[in-house]
Amino acid sequence: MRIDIPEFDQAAADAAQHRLDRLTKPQESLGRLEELAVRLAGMTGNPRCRFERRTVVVMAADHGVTEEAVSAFPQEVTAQMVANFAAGGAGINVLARQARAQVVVVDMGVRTAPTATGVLDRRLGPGTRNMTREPAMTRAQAEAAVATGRELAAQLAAGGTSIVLTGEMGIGNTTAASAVTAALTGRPAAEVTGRGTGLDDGALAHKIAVVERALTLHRPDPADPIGVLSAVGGFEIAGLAGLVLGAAERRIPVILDGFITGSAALAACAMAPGAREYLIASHRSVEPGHGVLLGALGLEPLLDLRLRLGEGTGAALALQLVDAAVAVRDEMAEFAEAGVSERLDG
Ligand SMILES: Cc1cc2ncn([C@H]3O[C@H](COP(=O)(O)O)[C@@H](O)[C@H]3O)c2cc1C
Ligand SMILES: O=C(O)c1cccnc1
Repeated sequence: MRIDIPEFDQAAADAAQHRLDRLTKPQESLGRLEELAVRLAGMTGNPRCRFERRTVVVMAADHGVTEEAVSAFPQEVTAQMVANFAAGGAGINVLARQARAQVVVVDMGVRTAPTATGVLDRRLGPGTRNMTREPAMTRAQAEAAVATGRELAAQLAAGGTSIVLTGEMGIGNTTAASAVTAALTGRPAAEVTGRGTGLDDGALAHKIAVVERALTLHRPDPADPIGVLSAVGGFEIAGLAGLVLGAAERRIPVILDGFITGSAALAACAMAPGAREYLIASHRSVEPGHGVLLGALGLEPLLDLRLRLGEGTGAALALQLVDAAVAVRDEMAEFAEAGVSERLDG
């Protein structure tokens, strides 16, 4: 698999910084909002980049590891929430509307195929296998999921999407994300496994043991991200890894959501390290593995709202900060045009 990620455009980033420095404010006084405007310029290669068409991709799939009692909710919630997304009633629908983003729901392998209209069918199977007994998926399925995500990025780009937001739905997927994160960062399961939908202390200890068992069985090689995804990943996680790669290949910024989409980005960057330049970390999830993987990726989250929902909700909130960064860059007056005196020692 050949993946060519274009280099960050430093000249465009410098041009954006130069403009920000002429605006009526002390230099860098808008802090990380300015850094965001500068990074977006370097990603897109355009110091005046704009994001008219924004798409939240919510990939959904089921997980065989739910047999091990790792979630506070039953597996059928995945399919039920897909119907809720299609009807417009989920948290991501509300927050995407607020941020003027469209929601694209993709069935990557929900156990029972969704019947709602508008759900894209990219099914790789009726959910993954139980990773504590066998690989979650075949290598061919992992490769197909990544290819599906890359193709979807190409289709979205052709349709005019200029910024991509990642979202997911899949009961049990924090277990898969923990296993992927442990495998790729080398951190112990206990450090990267959390309560997901709300496990109590006893259930959390059991979930950590489940992740440890899967890692002991497969011994996934961190140098082989497709191998990691096939052993302990999920169809939506592998698909999102591909989506990240496909967007980065086209200089399209990607706003990551929480822990699960973060684990997908970690896998994507293990395949193509240059993809990291195109990532925006929206928030830091309550899941302990999220901070670990953001650290490994060298990304600092914009928000810390104690979110632990997923679906792309944190990404949709951060899109409003992207809009703020772009508006400041474009709409603030410069010192000269506003007749404001400049710094004394300048
Ligand atoms: C009603 C409901 C809506 C959700 N939306 C996202 N998730 C989140 O919770 C799941 C992961 O947690 P775990 O690994 O503990 O199952 C994923 O589906 C994630 O998207 C939800 C979970 C529930 C119950
Ligand atoms: O960090 C997340 O995205 C998350 C955490 C818990 C449950 N679902 C998603």
